[in-house]
Amino acid sequence: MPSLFNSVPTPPRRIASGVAHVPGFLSLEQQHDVVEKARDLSRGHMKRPELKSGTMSVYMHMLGYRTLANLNHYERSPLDMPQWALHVGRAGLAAAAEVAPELQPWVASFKPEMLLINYYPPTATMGLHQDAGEESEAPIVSLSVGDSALFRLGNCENRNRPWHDVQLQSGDLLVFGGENRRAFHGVPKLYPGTLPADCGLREGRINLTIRQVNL
Ligand SMILES: O=C(O)CCC(=O)C(=O)O
Ligand SMILES: [Fe+2]
Repeated sequence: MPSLFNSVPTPPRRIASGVAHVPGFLSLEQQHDVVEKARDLSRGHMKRPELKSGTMSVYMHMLGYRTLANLNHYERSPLDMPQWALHVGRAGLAAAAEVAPELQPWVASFKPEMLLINYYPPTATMGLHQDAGEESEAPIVSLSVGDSALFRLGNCENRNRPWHDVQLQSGDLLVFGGENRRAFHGVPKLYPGTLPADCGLREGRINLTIRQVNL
C-alpha cells in the first residue's frame, strides 16, 4: 500500500521495558532477500503445528532447534541454523538496545541457535502465548516481511489487559527481552493486501524469530 505516509520514516521506539520496535530495519532489497532465503530453507518443510486446541493457522519451520508435539520443548534439529540468521539476530539485538537500554547487557553475549520461520496466510492468526521453551533468558529477535500485522504484547502473568498493540509492517524488527521476555504475546490479525510490491511475497506474512535456546 505505497502512499505518501508510508514514506515517512517512523523512528525506533521502546514499547515497554526490554521491548523495542525498529520500523524499516530491513530495506526492501533485504526483505526480498530474506523471503528468498526463507523460501529455499522451508520448501517442503512448512507445517501447521497440531496443538491440543486444534491445528494452528500459521505454517512453521525450525532450524537449529525444533519442537515436536509440545511447542515449548526443544530438541536439536538435524538442520543447522544458517549463518546469516546469526548475523541478522545480533545486528537486530544491537539496534533494539539503542532504544531499550535494558537489552544492552545481552548484546555481547547473544548466541542465536535457532531460526523459526512462520508463514501467515492472509487470514492466519497466532493466539496469545509465552515463548517458554528456551532455557535462556536472552531476548527474542523477530523480523516481519509481507502484510502488516497487529502484534499484541501483554504481561508475564496472564493474557489479560492492558496490552501494547503494535502494527508490524514489512521490514520491521521487534525485540522483547528483559522483564518482558516471558510476556504473553500474539498476532490477532493481519492487514491483507498491505505488503509492498517488491518484498518477494504475493500475499501473507513471513515472521522470523531468532532465538538463543541454551544458557
Ligand atoms: O509473528 C509474530 O510476530 C510473532 C511470532 C511468535 O510469537 C512466535 O513464533 O512465537
Ligand atoms: Fe512467540
